Amino acid sequence: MHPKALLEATADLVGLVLKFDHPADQVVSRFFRDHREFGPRERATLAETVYTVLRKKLLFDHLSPSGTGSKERRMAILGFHGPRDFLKSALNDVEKRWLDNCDAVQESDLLERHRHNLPEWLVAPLKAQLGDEFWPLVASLQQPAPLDLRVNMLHDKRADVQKELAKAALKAVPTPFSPWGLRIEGKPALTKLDAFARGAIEVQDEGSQLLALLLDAKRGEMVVDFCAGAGGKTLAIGATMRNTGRLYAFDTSAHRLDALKPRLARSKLSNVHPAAIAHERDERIKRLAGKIDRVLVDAPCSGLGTLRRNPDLKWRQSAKAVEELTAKQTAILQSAARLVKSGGRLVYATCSVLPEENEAIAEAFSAANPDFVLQDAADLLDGLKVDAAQTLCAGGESARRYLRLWPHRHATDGFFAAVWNRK
Ligand SMILES: C[S@@+](CC[C@H](N)C(=O)[O-])C[C@H]1O[C@@H](n2cnc3c(N)ncnc32)[C@H](O)[C@@H]1O
Repeated sequence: MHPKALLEATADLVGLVLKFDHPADQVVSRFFRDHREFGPRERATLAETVYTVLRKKLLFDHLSPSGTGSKERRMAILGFHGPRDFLKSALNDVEKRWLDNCDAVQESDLLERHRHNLPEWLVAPLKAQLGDEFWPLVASLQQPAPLDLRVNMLHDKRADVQKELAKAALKAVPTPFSPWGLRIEGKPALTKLDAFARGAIEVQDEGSQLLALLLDAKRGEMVVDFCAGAGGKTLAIGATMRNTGRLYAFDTSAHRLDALKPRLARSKLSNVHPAAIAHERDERIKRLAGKIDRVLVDAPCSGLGTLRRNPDLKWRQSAKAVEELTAKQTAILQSAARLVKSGGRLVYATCSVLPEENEAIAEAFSAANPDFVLQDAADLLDGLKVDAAQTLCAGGESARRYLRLWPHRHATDGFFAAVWNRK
């Protein structure tokens, strides 16, 4: 495709995404569905440019007013993913000079907000938690996330799948913490692989795998994945149960549970029972009260731990929206806890990095429910033979209390988990 046409299309897509009406990944997928003319390389340019614009929006907002042409074109030029020569062949002389001036701007000349590219309401809680590590986090959020796979240990071994992928010219290395994970270089198409078709692999961030591992569901147990969504964790839990017992996958979104069905079919799990619930106090939940061995609450959250994958979230979320979510998280955790039988386990998890969605919810729950005893997540992970478990955890007197994953420390998304046993 001619560079000029590609840049114009990229500017159109940037304009659509920056309306923030819908999640960026949905806008990009829809654009590709509506424009079948783009090949894989052009699609990569379009998508990566959009994501760079979202990652560096404050910097580009600062640089773009000195340029010419529409705002979305200027943003697309600044974030353009591809060789400079190719880009320049799409620009007029004024634009070329402007781009050279922008390229010459030194990092040290920029205000802090143009370097971190985060909304102020998010900067304060991150700095309070991380201190000097705030800037390494910022650097990690400017990079795309690695592609992690979870091997379905029900029928396959990680080392065998690793060899199988190598035969398909895919370099995969075992993830450092999850016993089920493989990390892949690049973003290859996986759906054509036999390993994918027969359910031996699923795309899942290593951190997400660790949440399912923490539940430690066993053969023959009754287990509930309370906010199962499209079932990423459900599938991992079903495999740890060796396809025995009963695993309920609840969610208020029937649409999301529908996305679980083909994945379930590939996985060959028959112990999973998806069910849409009206709300967290649904009749179905009442009937199961006190009967369940293990309950995972992977709560709806701000998703701010996934900014490497979803950089639009920092512009689509707000302090007010987070506050509303915390009320929901508290209510869901309290209702889900009723399911846990005496001696059973409860895990509360989010993919947020904000203490108000994490430690604050867990501590309020502990205070209100003395029959639930907090466990040190690091001890549980040690018991599950996870390497360097202590480095994955924080909080409590021992600093081992909660699972607390960060992109810059662990190369995973930002995740939190608290674990209780019911007396
Ligand atoms: C973080 S997502 C779950 C992701 C999923 N566990 C996975 O691993 O792919 C949170 C889910 O909670 C669901 N949800 C929201 N409110 C709920 C409620 N009151 N009860 C149960 N699920 C709820 C949402 O529909 C969403 O699918």
